[in-house]
Amino acid sequence: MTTCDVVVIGLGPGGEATATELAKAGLDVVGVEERLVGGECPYFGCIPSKMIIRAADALAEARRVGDLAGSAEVRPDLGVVARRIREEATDDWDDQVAVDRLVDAGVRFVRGRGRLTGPRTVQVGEETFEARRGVVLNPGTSPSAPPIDGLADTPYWTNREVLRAEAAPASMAVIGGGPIGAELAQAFSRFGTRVTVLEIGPRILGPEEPEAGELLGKVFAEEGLQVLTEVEIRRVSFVDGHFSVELADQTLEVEKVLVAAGRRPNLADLGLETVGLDPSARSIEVDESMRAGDGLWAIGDVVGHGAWTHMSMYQSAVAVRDLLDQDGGRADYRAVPHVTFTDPEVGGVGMTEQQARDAGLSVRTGWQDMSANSRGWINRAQGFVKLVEDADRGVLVGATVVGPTGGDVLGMLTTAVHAEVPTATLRSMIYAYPTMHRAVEEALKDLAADD
Ligand SMILES: Cc1cc2nc3c(=O)[nH]c(=O)nc-3n(C[C@H](O)[C@H](O)[C@H](O)COP(=O)(O)OP(=O)(O)OC[C@H]3O[C@@H](n4cnc5c(N)ncnc54)[C@H](O)[C@@H]3O)c2cc1C
Ligand SMILES: NC(=O)c1ccc[n+]([C@@H]2O[C@H](COP(=O)([O-])OP(=O)(O)OC[C@H]3O[C@@H](n4cnc5c(N)ncnc54)[C@H](O)[C@@H]3O)[C@@H](O)[C@H]2O)c1
Repeated sequence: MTTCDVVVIGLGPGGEATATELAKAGLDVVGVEERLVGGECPYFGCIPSKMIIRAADALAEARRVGDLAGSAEVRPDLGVVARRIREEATDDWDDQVAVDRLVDAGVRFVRGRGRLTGPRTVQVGEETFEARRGVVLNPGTSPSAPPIDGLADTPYWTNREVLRAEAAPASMAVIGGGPIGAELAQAFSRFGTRVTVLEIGPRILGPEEPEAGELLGKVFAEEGLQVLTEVEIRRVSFVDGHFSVELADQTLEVEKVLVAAGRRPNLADLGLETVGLDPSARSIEVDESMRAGDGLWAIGDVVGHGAWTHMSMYQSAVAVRDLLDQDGGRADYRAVPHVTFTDPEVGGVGMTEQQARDAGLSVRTGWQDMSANSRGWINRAQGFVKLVEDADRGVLVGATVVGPTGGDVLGMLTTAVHAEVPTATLRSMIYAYPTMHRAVEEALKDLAADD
């Protein structure tokens, strides 16, 4: 038995930050990771996907030259960005740099699968660690495939394979129109892949404001992607190097199938039952200090407050403060921002209109079309700003920005929701001309039109 102050199981973005910060604060920390230090985001998620999107946006921008500035010839080659991902971003999916950074910060690093064997004890292979203060869980999620007949027997792609692709396939069916499916569908289409998005729900990006998914579906169609909603996929098979995807009314023949239909929390083999928790649950319940029990904290995707890197990092900071007995606030989820990096970007914060109504608030909404904003018109932008106000308190409780820089325009609205800035104050501000964020000023005027 080896003793220490804290064991961190799973070194995704939040776990890596937790181990580093606690070690820097002088605690004896053991960090356990079975795959790659840094988790999904740097190797199979945010970073490589956004690099492909950046490259795909460059192609789309070059194709706009004909409309705006003359002519340009574009010959897409995914190999260029694939090389950049391999060499510059992931070091060929090798985490030695991240391990060194962790060790330099004072963390004892252990490669292997960590498993709770009781309160404050963790087993990794033959070694058992006893943590005086406790254990932090950050195991994250893995891609999961829906139970579609035949699918499991095919060599389908998930995010882990598609982000290592060296060339764009000629055709691809994308199962799932959530953030992963939508972002990669558009990016690969811009690289020349004939893409069909198969979404079981009524529209893509279902949890966003309905207008966002509807507009994105229209933009995808204009760009030549096929988006099929409310689909029933009956069977998937793979014969002679090609996939057949059987729907109720047609069969698609494609070179690749990308499954982006949701994630499975990595909770099954974590020994949760040894500390009184349910290993078959979808998430680990935590309090506002990220405590899941006595001497046990959980952070990241598995706590079910949104699967985003910034949430994992935010929750890490909350847990670290608690572990170090520092003041500084508890987790507050009123103003959680998120951005889907399609073109146009879809940024949202706080509640949607429906969520605000369901919460019993007295709701007013404000709207502005991006095409009616000067910068939006100049750029031929599609998109909108939608504001959701708690009219009784005169503050925003939610906002959505769809537009070329939707994720960045969202910043000021995140501040407004988080700090509960009165909408009257927001209306009294000066908004630089001509910027996309001036659409916020117009949406605020629309909000007040009911006064
Ligand atoms: C394609 C894609 C694109 C994305 N894009 C974005 C984006 O643009 N912005 C954004 O905010 N988020 C994005 N995300 C989500 C983001 O990657 C995750 O929210 C983020 O990685 C945080 O996850 P996490 O901290 O819970 O753990 P993870 O990153 O999932 O890491 C958990 C780690 O724990 C390890 N582990 C699990 N069990 C054990 C065990 N028992 N013992 C030892 N180690 C274990 C795993 O090997 C893994 O390395 C994207 C995700 C995907 C898949
Ligand atoms: N830009 C970002 O911040 C970003 C990007 C990618 C992923 N992520 C995170 O990763 C998480 C996982 O992403 P995801 O897109 O895999 O999952 P998701 O759960 O968000 O979306 C899955 C989609 O697949 C659909 N679906 C499920 N079963 C289906 C079936 N049988 N046939 C057709 N469609 C089906 C769902 O209706 C849903 O629209 C996201 O929720 C998000 O938090 C974030």
